[in-house]
Amino acid sequence: MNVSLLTFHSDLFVISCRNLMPKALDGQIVMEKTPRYFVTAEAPGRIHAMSKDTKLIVVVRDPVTRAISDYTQIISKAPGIPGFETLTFKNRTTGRIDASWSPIWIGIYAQHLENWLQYFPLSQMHFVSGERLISDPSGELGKVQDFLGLQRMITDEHFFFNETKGFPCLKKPQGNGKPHCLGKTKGRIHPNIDPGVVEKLREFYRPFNRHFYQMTGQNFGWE
Ligand SMILES: Nc1ncnc2c1ncn2[C@@H]1O[C@H](COP(=O)(O)OS(=O)(=O)O)[C@@H](OP(=O)(O)O)[C@H]1O
Repeated sequence: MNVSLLTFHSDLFVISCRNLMPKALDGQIVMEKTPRYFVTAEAPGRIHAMSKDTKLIVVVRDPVTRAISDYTQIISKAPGIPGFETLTFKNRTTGRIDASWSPIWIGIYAQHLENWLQYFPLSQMHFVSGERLISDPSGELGKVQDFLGLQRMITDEHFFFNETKGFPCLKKPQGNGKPHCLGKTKGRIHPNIDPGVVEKLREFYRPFNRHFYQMTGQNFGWE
């Protein structure tokens, strides 16, 4: 693709994104959620071109569990694809991991973060632990509210734990109305994966995770 075409597409992206965003009144914050942005090479530059003051929130979880969760979603849409254990390796005999397979590549967070740091300072980024979002949702959301400069309104009393689903649910304000729990497609049962393969993946991710902890100054405890 030539450079002018790329620039033209970028400009179009910025214009159409701006037009899609609702107008905000003073004191309001507009949010947009697209999980894929974190791993899309063009996203940081384009978002920066749209607004260099954008605050970025990234939810990250153990990349091994993330890869298995991703695979669970893929087979739910494409049953019959090879097993997780097969797709994980370029060569299973030598144990060479296929780092280009999307469920694995996405979990190399340090690499994706490098792209964002070319455009945004770390102070404009906030990382939410996916694990703590389940075990301590109000604590995790407390930090999100601080990061966004909001008064802490969401607290412990807004959540209850749904044992069947294994996730917290959000109570409606003023205690009326049905609580909001995660939908049917969340919390799918993951297939059992060969523990040897899980261990190989843990080894694969360890250096990337450590680098990610250093870059963010946060230890997510995935080792
Ligand atoms: N609020 C909250 N807290 C903790 N974990 C959550 C939350 N929302 C979604 N999830 C989990 O994220 C996994 C990805 O879900 P989805 O693929 O449906 O989400 S998305 O399409 O990427 O937005 C999927 O993981 P698994 O359940 O392990 O498959 C979701 O359950």
